[in-house]
Amino acid sequence: MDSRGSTRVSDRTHSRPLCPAGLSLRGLRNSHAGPFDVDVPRGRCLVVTGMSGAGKSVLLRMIADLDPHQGGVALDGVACADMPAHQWRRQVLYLPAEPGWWSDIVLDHMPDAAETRGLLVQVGLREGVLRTPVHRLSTGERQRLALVRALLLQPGVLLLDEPCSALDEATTRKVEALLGDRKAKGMAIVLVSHDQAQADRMADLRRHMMSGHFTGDAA
Ligand SMILES: Nc1ncnc2c1ncn2[C@@H]1O[C@H](COP(=O)(O)OP(=O)(O)OP(=O)(O)O)[C@@H](O)[C@H]1O
Repeated sequence: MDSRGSTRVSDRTHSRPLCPAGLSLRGLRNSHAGPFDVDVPRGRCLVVTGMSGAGKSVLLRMIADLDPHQGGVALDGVACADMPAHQWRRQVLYLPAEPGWWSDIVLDHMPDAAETRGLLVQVGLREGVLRTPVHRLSTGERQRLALVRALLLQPGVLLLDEPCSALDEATTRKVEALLGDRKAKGMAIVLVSHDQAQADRMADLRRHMMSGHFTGDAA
């Protein structure tokens, strides 16, 4: 154990080698969920499905080091436990189903206005949303802006909790195309989705979750 309560992924009790380029989970668990063992190489998308309350968000929050956990999680062979927390959370970025906003001005959240405008077009948003107070935006507009905000940080891994739940079919496809583009550039994605058609389109790897475990994994 280290000071953050995490066992390093190089723990000898886990014999499977780490995914050298990408996200690796080894015995990741807490009192609500796990243990989870899976590799998500860079350029690949793991889709996690499961009923409400199955533990999907808990899994994402453990990966992002936002919930207490045991076991190992690593990016490109470097353990979460060996990286400052803020650095890990920027590299392994969690986008919750209901993202928070710390200012009512959208542009305050966007580090690069020029790049933001390019991404807006790709997710079907008008530039005007940048001048609209956050509280006046629709749920789907906020959802896409939060994704843009996350992508501007260029994380190595993006953890997405139902990122298209408020979007129509055509807009969902735009978001998926953008995520596909980022995958092609080497991002690893873990996508929680209740949409089976989306899971079919997006998944390079799939896991179904039930009662805090991947089905098929030992409890
Ligand atoms: N810190 C905690 N303390 C107690 N219970 C918790 C905690 N975190 C999560 N839970 C419980 O664990 C269960 C799984 O929650 P989680 O949010 O991961 O579900 P989910 O699969 O994402 O569901 P949904 O699809 O509805 O978003 C829920 O019953 C939740 O109340």
